[in-house]
Amino acid sequence: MKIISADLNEIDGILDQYLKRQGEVISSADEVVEEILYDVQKKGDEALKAYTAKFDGVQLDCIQVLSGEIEEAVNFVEKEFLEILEEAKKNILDYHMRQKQNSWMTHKDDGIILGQMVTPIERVGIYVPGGKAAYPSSVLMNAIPAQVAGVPSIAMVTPPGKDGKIHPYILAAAYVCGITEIYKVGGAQSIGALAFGTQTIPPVCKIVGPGNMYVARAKRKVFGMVDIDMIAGPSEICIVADEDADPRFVAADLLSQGEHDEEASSILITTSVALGKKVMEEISRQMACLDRRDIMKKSIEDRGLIFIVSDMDAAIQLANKIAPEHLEIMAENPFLMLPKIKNAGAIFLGNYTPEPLGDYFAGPNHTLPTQGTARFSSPLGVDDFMKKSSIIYYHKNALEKVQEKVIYFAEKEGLTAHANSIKVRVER
Ligand SMILES: NC(=O)c1ccc[n+]([C@@H]2O[C@H](COP(=O)([O-])OP(=O)(O)OC[C@H]3O[C@@H](n4cnc5c(N)ncnc54)[C@H](O)[C@@H]3O)[C@@H](O)[C@H]2O)c1
Ligand SMILES: N[C@H](CO)Cc1c[nH]c[nH+]1
Ligand SMILES: [Zn+2]
Repeated sequence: MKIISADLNEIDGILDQYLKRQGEVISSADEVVEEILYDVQKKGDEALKAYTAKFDGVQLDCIQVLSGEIEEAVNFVEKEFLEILEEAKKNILDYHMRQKQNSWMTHKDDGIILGQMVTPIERVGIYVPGGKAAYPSSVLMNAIPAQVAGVPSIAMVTPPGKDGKIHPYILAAAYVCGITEIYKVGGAQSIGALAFGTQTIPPVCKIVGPGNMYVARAKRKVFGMVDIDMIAGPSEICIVADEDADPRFVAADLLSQGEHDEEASSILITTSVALGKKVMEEISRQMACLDRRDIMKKSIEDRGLIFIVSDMDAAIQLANKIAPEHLEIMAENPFLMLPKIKNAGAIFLGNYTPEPLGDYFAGPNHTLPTQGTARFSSPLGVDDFMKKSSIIYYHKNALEKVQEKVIYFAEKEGLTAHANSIKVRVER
């Protein structure tokens, strides 16, 4: 982890260098992913089984999860966990219900009705990561907004373990959400299967959900044939903290995202050199007691940064340049800073709102834009599962009133057939 005294005029160079490194890692997966997608499109299930054997170390007979397997998982998991899943589901449902947009129609003038019809996407695929860790929380975060939108057909994919089974906590989360169409396949091969369809897996219209660089690259490549939500890559956290922030809290939260992936990034922006130093000590102390030390160590070493800035305004300006997936504000009055924040996937305010609260329980979605894409994209939400159609109705009298202007407009574009479609209706 490096401490950098940041002059905002010189910071672009440092950030560019830092972001370029992420870009290089991602593009190295391209060739592999292209080959996988090509094979899946050509060979279907046979390719899925071959890649699952290669990458997940298991030879599958049946790709689809059977209902008995879901039952077995639900009986296996602790009753308390099922209850917590239910409570988290309720919070996520409450939050996402507020996002739902309705169809509308309006009588504009005499004989004119305009509107917008909102329709759920017919079939979506949900990717649930399962390589280095199992993510039952990602089942809730992907499935619930789709269900609020009213998507009638949802297929879930996730890589199997070496025993050929899906992690029971993932199946339990699927059970709590009522997801029953589940396939034991992950990585780029699962994205190919959802996009092209195979003998077992019917194709979908849209693929959502986070995953590693192979998943992210594959989603980018099938985009256009199907829609995708976003490229949600390795996790990121950026903490803006003043000199009064508790270094234990700051270190703990930086580590919380560092444990996801070697490629995860953890950044502190502070006005206090003393805090920066204490956070570094705390990171070493806390990491020694945590499980996924190897992953955290690498991500913190390679992508851990502490920026020292002149004041809190400069801190926010820098955070806006980074456009992090998660932004925590540990400062005296975080709400006063909120209007200055322009780019962040999710914003956590105050000392008692740690990022993991949002990962599991608070209600907002944890699938968020990464790698600076919060400059132009939003968290996964109900809108991602809906599309809109415009509605237009003109009575004959209303058409007659505007016919000359529309005919004139069409003729200016040189499109006489367009003009004609109006003329034939108003000519007597
Ligand atoms: N942004 C979010 O909302 C969010 C949420 C949860 C997890 N995440 C991120 O998702 C990612 C999960 O990654 P993961 O690896 O644990 O699980 P994953 O399920 O995304 O990927 C595992 C799969 O990757 C494929 N794979 C592994 N090595 C490969 C190789 N050398 N070549 C080709 N394919 C290969 C295999 O098919 C394997 O099944 C992490 O980066 C984590 O930070 C993000
Ligand atoms: N922090 C991740 C998104 O970057 C989501 C997650 C799931 N489980 C734990 N965390
Ligand atoms: Zn997390």
